[in-house]
Amino acid sequence: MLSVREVSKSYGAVKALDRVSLEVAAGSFCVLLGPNGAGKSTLFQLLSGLFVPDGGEIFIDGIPVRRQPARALARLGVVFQQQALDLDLSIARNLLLHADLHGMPRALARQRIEEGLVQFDLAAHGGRKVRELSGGNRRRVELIRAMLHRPAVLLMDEATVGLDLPSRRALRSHISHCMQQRPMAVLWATHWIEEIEDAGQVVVLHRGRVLADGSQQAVIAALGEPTLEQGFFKAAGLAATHTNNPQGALS
Ligand SMILES: Nc1ncnc2c1ncn2[C@@H]1O[C@H](COP(=O)(O)OP(=O)(O)OP(=O)(O)O)[C@@H](O)[C@H]1O
Repeated sequence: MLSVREVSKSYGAVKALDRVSLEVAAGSFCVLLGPNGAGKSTLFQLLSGLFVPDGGEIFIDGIPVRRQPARALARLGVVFQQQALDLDLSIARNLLLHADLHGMPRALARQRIEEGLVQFDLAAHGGRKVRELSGGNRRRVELIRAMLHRPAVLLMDEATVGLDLPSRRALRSHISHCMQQRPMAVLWATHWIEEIEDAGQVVVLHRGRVLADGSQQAVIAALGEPTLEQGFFKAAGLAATHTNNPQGALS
């Protein structure tokens, strides 16, 4: 379970996150929907311990990130927006490096890498340099890596950027498959409304604030429009109108 409680973060005068709260239960797939600049990346940087919030608390699997970062982050898997593999190392070497960082015994690491490569249709490619792979296959490697230490919470930060439709669908179906094997909490950040698909939970973030949170039906009802798309654009527009309102009319 992922729990974010009243988290705020500013960059100088820019308030990137303003008392953001959300929970994603084990076994839930939550889409974090927000336009560019909504604060998604900032939230992910806080969740993954790269930055410390100005206020509020984050719990991963019940463990507070600020007070027990090593324990909390050991339960977290992340695929960042920017690709983060060593292009000149092989797939297997990249994965082993990650396993080492998590202190996994070599035999266990090799077994899980083998399983991951088979599951993601890369069994024949473990020795290939990452540089030689397509964008879609690099994402698959990053997902195998994020799952190696069997996290309780998986963060996907705009992980489909730059991928074609089949690769995006494949990535999503791989995650569904992983969730069937283990009840992880998944937080999938995107600014593409079509990626909501069958998400059980949607959180709408705009200018650092949560505008709506719940099932797709609940979010549509909260935004007050016939479709999520219409509601999202209306709410984003309204929020922009209210940005200068010191009372925070939409919060
Ligand atoms: N290092 C920084 N210094 C100053 N302002 C920043 C910094 N990083 C982000 N911001 C600002 O904080 C706000 C939230 O940005 P953030 O990157 O978290 O949003 P995002 O939803 O991830 O957007 P995108 O989809 O474009 O990546 C924006 O106004 C952005 O300009």
